[in-house]
Amino acid sequence: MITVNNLYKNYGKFPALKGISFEVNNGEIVGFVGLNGAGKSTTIKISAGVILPTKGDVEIDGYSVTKDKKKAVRNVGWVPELPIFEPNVKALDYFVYLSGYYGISTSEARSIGKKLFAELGLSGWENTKLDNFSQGMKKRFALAVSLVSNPNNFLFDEVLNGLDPQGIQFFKELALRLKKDGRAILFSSHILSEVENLADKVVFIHKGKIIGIKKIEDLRKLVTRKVIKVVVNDPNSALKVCEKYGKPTLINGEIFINDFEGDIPSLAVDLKPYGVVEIGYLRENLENVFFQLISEYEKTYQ
Ligand SMILES: Nc1ncnc2c1ncn2[C@@H]1O[C@H](COP(=O)(O)OP(=O)(O)OP(=O)(O)O)[C@@H](O)[C@H]1O
Repeated sequence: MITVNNLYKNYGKFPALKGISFEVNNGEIVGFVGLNGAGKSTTIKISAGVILPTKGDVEIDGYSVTKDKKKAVRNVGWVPELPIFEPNVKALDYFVYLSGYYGISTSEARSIGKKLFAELGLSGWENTKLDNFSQGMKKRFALAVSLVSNPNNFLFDEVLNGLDPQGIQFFKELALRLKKDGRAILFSSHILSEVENLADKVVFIHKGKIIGIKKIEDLRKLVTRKVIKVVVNDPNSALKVCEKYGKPTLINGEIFINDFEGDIPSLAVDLKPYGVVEIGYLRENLENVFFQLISEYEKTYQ
């Protein structure tokens, strides 16, 4: 379990994190979503014990990353946003070297490494220098490294970036397998459709603050909510007709009917006198929810 507790991080005078808290429970996949510079990587690096917070803490299975770092990070697998490895070392040799940090013997590490390389589609690349790996292959290698100590907790920072569709599929299957095993998984991603598919919970971060934590069931309720968008030449007069079909609101000359009941062809007939331009379902997606949360935050804090 990963517990982020009132975390602050200043880079010089710049406050990158302003007191954030959330949890990743065992058996839970949590999507971490925010714009560029929101503070995702900073949170993940602190949780991996790579940088220190200014204030607050992260606990990994109850161990503090600041006070009990050795025990805390032993149980966490981390894939950095931009993995940096020794470029001139052969991939499997480097894997064995990194495994040494976890007290794994050379022979055991070679055998685990070969198995993980095969699972991650890197078979045949064991003796290639990491410098000659593509970005996606480096991500696959980083994933293999994160799995070496078989940890209970995972921090995946933009792991889908640079992966091809096969790599993305592998990652999804891996994350679901780890979840089934009761591990805690935090993954940041800009690919919101993948977050929607994979996460049990989504934590939204903006300008170093958490602006929303939503369970995927609640997000799904939002995304499947029946909203009809109506564009007509005379929207003010058309509003009355729309009231028969649900709860209409007029926004920028367009009518949005919430809780729509009835059928679109009948609505189209009723609206004919007002000059119909467009009628259709509006599918809310995670992106809309995200931008809604950001606009609420900006209205409150500007
Ligand atoms: N080492 C550093 N020194 C100074 N400022 C930093 C440093 N690392 C990050 N920042 C700043 O802190 C803020 C948060 O950065 P962070 O990398 O955590 O964001 P992010 O949400 O991961 O963004 P992205 O999606 O672009 O990777 C940004 O404004 C960034 O410029």
